[in-house]
Amino acid sequence: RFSHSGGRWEERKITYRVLNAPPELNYDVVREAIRRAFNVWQTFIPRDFVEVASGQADIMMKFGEYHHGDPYPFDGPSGTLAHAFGPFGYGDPIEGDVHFDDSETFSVRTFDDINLFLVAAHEIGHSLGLGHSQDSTALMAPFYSGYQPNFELPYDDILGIQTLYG
Ligand SMILES: O=C1CC=C(NS(=O)(=O)c2ccc(-c3ccccc3)cc2)CC1=O
Ligand SMILES: [Ca+2]
Ligand SMILES: [Zn+2]
Ligand SMILES: [Zn+2]
Repeated sequence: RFSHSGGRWEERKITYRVLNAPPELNYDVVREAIRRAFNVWQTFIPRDFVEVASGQADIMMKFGEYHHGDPYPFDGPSGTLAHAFGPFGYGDPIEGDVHFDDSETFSVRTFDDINLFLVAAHEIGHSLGLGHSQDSTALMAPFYSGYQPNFELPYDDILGIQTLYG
């Protein structure tokens, strides 16, 4: 019971760049979690996600708090964890970009903090053009459902991404 927000990436190769890391995580650990989040989607669509270390990428990913350079300031600890911009097609450079709220404590391992991999995978879904799903078990559900080990992309999300890019 997926939804689409409008637009999709037409190019086969989609570049992304991790601009920074939060204080609590090592930059390479962040890159690794984000790489895994892209792989979740890449398995099911004819697109290649390529990381670039400099210059302008299709999907720019950064950590910021409160006002961080767009008209959507973050809200401090809890509340919104992150947001992403869909591929609307206007050619606006912010399309596809993902911002994480630096006021949150992200983790890549423990179960208590916010799992960076899972939030990144959800936001990348938006960057690719998916909206929220009514299926509460879907990755694209509107609410963070906590980390589960050896994550598998739920069926509703596979259907959603394949109807958009299949
Ligand atoms: O569309 C929106 C606008 C509001 C959001 N709220 S959030 O940052 O607290 C958030 C909520 C749920 C998730 C999530 C949902 C399912 C699996 C993993 C993460 C991620 C971020 C995040 C979001 O993606
Ligand atoms: Ca917040
Ligand atoms: Zn932002
Ligand atoms: Zn969302």
